[in-house]
Amino acid sequence: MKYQKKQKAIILLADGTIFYGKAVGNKQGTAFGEVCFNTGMTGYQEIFTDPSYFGQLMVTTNAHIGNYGVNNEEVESDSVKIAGLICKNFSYDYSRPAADGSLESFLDENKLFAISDVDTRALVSYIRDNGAMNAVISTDVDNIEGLKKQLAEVPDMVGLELASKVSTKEPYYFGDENATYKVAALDIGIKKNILRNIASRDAYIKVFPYNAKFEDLEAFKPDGYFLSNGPGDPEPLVEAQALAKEIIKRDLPLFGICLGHQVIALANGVSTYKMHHGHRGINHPIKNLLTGKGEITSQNHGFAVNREEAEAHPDLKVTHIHLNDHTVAGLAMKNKNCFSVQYHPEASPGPHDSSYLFDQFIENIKK
Ligand SMILES: NC(=O)CC[C@H](N)C(=O)O
Repeated sequence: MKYQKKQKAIILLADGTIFYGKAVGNKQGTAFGEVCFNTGMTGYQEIFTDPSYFGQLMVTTNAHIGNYGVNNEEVESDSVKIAGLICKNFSYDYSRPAADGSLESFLDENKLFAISDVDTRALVSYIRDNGAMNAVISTDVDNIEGLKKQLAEVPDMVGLELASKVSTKEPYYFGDENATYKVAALDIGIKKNILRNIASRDAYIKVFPYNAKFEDLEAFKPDGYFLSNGPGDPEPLVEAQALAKEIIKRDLPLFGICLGHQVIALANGVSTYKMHHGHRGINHPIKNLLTGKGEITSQNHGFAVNREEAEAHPDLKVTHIHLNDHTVAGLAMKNKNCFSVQYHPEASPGPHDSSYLFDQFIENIKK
């Protein structure tokens, strides 16, 4: 019987704290990564396939995961990108007319190790108090000392360059080649729904690898440039920062999302820092300082842009702030055609309050 699978598993945090669970599907396994949590009540498939989560062990705070199965269309990249899954109740059964299969088989195909029956409320509270840190999930429960040694070898997220691990190797095209506008997008971990949102606004996109040069993008003769979301620390992304500088120098239309937003800040000499435990969920409130309106947003980031430096910068304007902790949620350059947001206007999962930002990008291209 499915429900009697009882292979014991542990979560060992870098500070030595241990939580207990059971291996999903009764499988043996071990997975390392930075432990973080997402509070979304839906959208697990989009979250698991979002390249921004590469290298992270995902704790889902919803009490049930898997209950509506998976759908082949609801992916944000071609594979599962999280390093491992930690949940409360894992549903082996699913119910939804649009489902193509079970989450269990989807995770199996992607060779993802997952554990369930974890006291995720206690674990999330622990991370909220003590910060995001590296961890290991494993069925090797009698080998704590060995796991501790291996865990100590896992690199810290600070300073870690991960975009190259998820970026496309070769350029590719997206959308209708007869569209009115052409956009060059840098893939430092791009989500599919960003491409869909840009393409649906009458744009044909060429997507470039993380280390592409300005000349490579310019050769496509784009009307606008886009810097994507993605995993890891933005600071080591020197090629992307150099590219952003070239685009900004020429005052070409530029839009950045999440990691792309952080790269634009760094290209302007504004620093980024690691947050205590980040923002990951689909109900994060932000305020648009240009309109005074609030937006409920989808977020997934562990780094942020230094607000004091951004506010003191002569060429930058903070356009959006996060209402929970007043961190920078959006930036624009005062005399350049360049803006960026720390959150995810493409949603998937999440609310569509901020999709106007894609319209704004197209308006900026038209100018
Ligand atoms: N979604 C993203 O692009 C995340 C950006 C970056 N890796 C961070 O954690 O802050």
